[in-house]
Amino acid sequence: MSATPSSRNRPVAFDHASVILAPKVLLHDHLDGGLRPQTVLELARESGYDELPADDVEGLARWFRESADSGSLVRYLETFTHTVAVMQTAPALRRVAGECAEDLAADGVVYAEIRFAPEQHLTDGLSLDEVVEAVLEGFVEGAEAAAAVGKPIEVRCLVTAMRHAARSREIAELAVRFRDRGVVGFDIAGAEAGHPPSRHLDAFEYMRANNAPFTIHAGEAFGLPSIHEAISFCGADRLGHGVRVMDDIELPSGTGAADRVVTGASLGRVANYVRDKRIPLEMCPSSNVQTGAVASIAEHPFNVLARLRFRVTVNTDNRLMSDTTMSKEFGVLADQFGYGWADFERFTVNAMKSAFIHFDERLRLIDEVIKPGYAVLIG
Ligand SMILES: O=c1[nH]cnc2c1ncn2[C@H]1C[C@H](O)[C@@H](CO)O1
Ligand SMILES: [Zn+2]
Repeated sequence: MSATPSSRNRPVAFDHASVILAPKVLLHDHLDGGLRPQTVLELARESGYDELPADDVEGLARWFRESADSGSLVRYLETFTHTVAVMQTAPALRRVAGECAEDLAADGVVYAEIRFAPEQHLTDGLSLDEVVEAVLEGFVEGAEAAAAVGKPIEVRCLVTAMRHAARSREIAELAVRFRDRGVVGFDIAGAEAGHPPSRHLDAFEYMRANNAPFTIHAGEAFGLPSIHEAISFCGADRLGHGVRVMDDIELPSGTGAADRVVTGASLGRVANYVRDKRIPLEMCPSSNVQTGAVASIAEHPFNVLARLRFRVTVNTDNRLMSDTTMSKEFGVLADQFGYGWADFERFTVNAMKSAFIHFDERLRLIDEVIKPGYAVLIG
């Protein structure tokens, strides 16, 4: 499909061959969910971990993809046992982080915030600080390697606390301790049902007291109350997924998930608050289908929320488990909802505006990288 001349307001046709060239901003991607299958195998061999479910690249890649396809967040999360198991030493963490930066840059990602839970990487004796230091070193090395082949990327880190555990305050302190060295925020993740974010209030209070931003996985496996708590009690700056904000939106009968114009929607208080406050939604289409948060891409609320002008962003969540990339996620959305480059520029600017780096740095990337990049595609 070739691009047709168009004003900036009319989407110019997306084409799969050019998507790699589109500048992308990734806010929601887990370090331990994005390893190369080959690296999992090699690190397992080096460390003597013998519980991998397959011993060749294709078999292992398929196992992750199929096991994560369970329709249950809890079962989806079980697959991380294997990736976390091989990320217990500083060299392993550095390697995984470096490859992450290189893989994202090769896919056209120009800015990424990569998250992981340091508390899960202590079994071989590393301290929390050593874990974070190794990952940050890896990001620097990977970004340098990417720049050397003409694919510059800026990578920052979010540190995650696991919501079923009791270390969130300590992890928030870790985030603040490393904030001028590459960590730009804090997150909580893990099984949602039975683990409300309000159990971690002291961590969020600590972040707020230190003027440090955070995001919360909310409204993925569990419904609206989780989103309400995350924004109203905890003060989340962004929502991880947030798809269930749809539970607070009534659409006129006959409105379809793929409609280009959505009129007559009635928003409840939570949905209005999220939209009024421009709270960014870190949406991860493929992951949401795998965990059962939505039934299919066709029924994903991304499009309705985008048409209603929520601040939607496109993300990968776990590239290994979903066998995905940012380019693939763009492709899936374009095929399903008919988006053009102007739409993807908007989602990318949404993401860049929502990043946890400082305002002047965000603006620079928007003006010097994102807009010129899309101008080439839009013509
Ligand atoms: O989509 C997710 N929802 C909740 N937790 C998640 C998701 N993807 C990954 N995690 C968990 C598993 C990882 O071990 C942890 C830190 O990256 O975060
Ligand atoms: Zn996630």
